Amino acid sequence: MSKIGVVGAGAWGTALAHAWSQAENSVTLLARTEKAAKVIRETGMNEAYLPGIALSASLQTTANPSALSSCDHIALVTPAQTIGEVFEKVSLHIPPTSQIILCSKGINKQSALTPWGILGKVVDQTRLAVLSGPSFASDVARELPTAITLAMENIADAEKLSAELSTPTLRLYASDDTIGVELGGALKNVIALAVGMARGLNLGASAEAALIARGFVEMQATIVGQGGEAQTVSGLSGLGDLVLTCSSPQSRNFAYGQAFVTRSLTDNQPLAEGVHTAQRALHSARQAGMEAPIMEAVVKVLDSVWTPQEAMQNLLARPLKREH
Ligand SMILES: NC(=O)C1=CN([C@@H]2O[C@H](COP(=O)(O)OP(=O)(O)OC[C@H]3O[C@@H](n4cnc5c(N)ncnc54)[C@H](OP(=O)(O)O)[C@@H]3O)[C@@H](O)[C@H]2O)C=CC1
Ligand SMILES: O=C(CO)COP(=O)(O)O
Repeated sequence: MSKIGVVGAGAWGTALAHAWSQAENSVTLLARTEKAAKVIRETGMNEAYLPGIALSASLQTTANPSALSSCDHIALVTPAQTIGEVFEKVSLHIPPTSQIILCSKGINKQSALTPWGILGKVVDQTRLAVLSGPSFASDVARELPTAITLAMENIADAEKLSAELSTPTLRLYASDDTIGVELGGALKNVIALAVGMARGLNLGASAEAALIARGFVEMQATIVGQGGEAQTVSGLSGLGDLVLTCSSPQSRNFAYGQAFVTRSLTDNQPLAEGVHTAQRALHSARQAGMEAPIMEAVVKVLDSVWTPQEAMQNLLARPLKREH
């Protein structure tokens, strides 16, 4: 039995906390406010983020970060743009020997750093792990079969932690490609925005498949250029998550792309990490020597430089070239 602290009581944090708690670990879920923690404690549900799912009876929910002080592992599960400030708030309570599991998928707008880049400046990197792969929170919370990747610098550490955090339905594969795993999760969101826009424009399933395949090429060149491994991009955290996120309006990034085109974005639009990451993703692609026309189209549409229609026309008008 492990003692696990989960920071962030949104959809993904709650789903992971529930799954780990059901697997007989001692789990503390840290909400941002006591009001949110109290609702979860009193109803046994997180209706705001995981409606209709009865949470594990042994899950402890609080807003007091001192509850983290006895945990062996701390999962940080808030949006990528918040990781620095969130860690600062809780760091005093994190035991110096605990492992820190980064679960966010994005790149910081200001610093251009991933969560690993941010935490790696203040924590010994051998304590850090990245958890990423195809996993909708509601699937994990309903204990449907899921397989994702856990990466650490040292593969033996990754194998040990993967075994500890796997459950009968949540299967963790170990990796030592921390860059590849983390960037896969960040970049697939940008491609999912493009595919969602194609859906909004009713371009058809063939166009969506083309965007997924060419988006994969952009992801692979970018990730390899940044020091990740091509094999990782073909795995769960790259191709696996790309396929999941690009094939279902259940994905918030896909849904955002679609709603952008149909002008149905709302004030309460759920988190779409790709919107905040697109510019930095494009920059990383360019650094890696990749033209990345799909990422460029997403950035230009989000910045209102092109309409979604113009973006798709411009993609089609690009000079013909060899596939590889
Ligand atoms: N949902 C999913 O299926 C998956 C999500 N992820 C990744 O996990 C990360 C979190 O996503 P998810 O849980 O879905 O997001 P949600 O929008 O569902 O929840 C975000 C949570 O973070 C909290 N939060 C937001 N800003 C801050 C802040 N500045 N300080 C403290 N807490 C804050 C929110 O608190 P409050 O309610 O008070 O605003 C909320 O509890 C993202 O990077 C996402 O890509 C990864 C895999 C699957
Ligand atoms: O990362 C996810 C699934 O693996 C969740 O995707 P969205 O954030 O687009 O909903």
